[in-house]
Amino acid sequence: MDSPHYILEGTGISIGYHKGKQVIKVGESLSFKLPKGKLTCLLGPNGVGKSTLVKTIMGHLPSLAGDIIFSGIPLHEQHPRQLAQKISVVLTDKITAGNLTVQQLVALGRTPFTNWLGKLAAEDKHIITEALQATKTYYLKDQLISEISDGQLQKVMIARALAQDGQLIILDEPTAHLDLINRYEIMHLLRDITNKQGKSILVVTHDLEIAIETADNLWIMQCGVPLTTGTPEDLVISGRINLLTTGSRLTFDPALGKIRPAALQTYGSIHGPDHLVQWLKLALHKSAIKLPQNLSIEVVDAPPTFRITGNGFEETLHDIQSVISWLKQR
Ligand SMILES: Nc1ncnc2c1ncn2[C@@H]1O[C@H](COP(=O)(O)OP(=O)(O)OP(=O)(O)O)[C@@H](O)[C@H]1O
Repeated sequence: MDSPHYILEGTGISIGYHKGKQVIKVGESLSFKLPKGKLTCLLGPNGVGKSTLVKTIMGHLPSLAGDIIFSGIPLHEQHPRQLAQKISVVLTDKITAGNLTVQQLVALGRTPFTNWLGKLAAEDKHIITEALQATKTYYLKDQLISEISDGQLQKVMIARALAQDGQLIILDEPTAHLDLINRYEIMHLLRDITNKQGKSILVVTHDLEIAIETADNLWIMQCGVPLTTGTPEDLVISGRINLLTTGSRLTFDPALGKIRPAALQTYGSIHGPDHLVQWLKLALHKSAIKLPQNLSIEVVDAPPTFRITGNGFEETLHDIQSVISWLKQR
């Protein structure tokens, strides 16, 4: 039966590949529910199986065990053409359609709906224009794909997915080759699409900080254990977000909303406004300076002032560079 809350559900799913008679299992006992009309980000270390899970969810790979239910019906019972109408996919593979214009590429999103001649009806043309407008790529419509930037291409690929008008849009690392500003833009665009058009979106990404800022839900995938899921805020508050930094020298700082070196926690004798203290700790850590136990630093703001005190001495400095130099010379 179709769930009112979830577009996709899986219980006890095993994923992997068949290579001749050999079965290569990548993950097992995976259970998940993808909420309708929400933006969900799938995160996890390299090679853990995110793309494999996504290919399985798209119906491109059969699951090794367990049924994935899409819109109330097991995936394997749905015809590929039916699935192509309901699930839009944006992959990062370089496309070989450089001689198409932006508008022609977006029009390919309508392929599952057009007749065998591929003729676009007025309704199709309207949907294509809307998709170009929603992704702010309408001004590029007559430009060749080979003549636009990677960031623009990614937006055009999202426009194509929108033109396909599926209920679910899946993107595998859509921001992988983009600069910071474009990575933010793409994720905020996806946020907008869920808000304004009610689409359900699943994005594979390594951008934890942007995912926390934009997603409704996170799925955290780790080797050999079930998926950890929840809102970014609950995962941060409960500390479960640190599952992503297990085994590394990093930790997630909930106050800053950022990944930081775990070693910063050893600078317990620095006090003052959080933002200044954090930057000072980071600078000390990078210069490999450990604070002697008899020394403490009091930081005050406006203007930044660093008061270093120890056994009977006091030094007042006004920038982090001076603090570093002073500590190095001691
Ligand atoms: N076609 C394939 N046949 C056999 N094994 C594969 C195939 N594709 C991927 N794998 C293996 O499956 C495992 C998971 O790969 P996958 O690409 O799903 O990881 P990922 O989490 O998406 O990684 P990344 O973050 O690096 O993109 C890896 O060990 C990989 O070598």
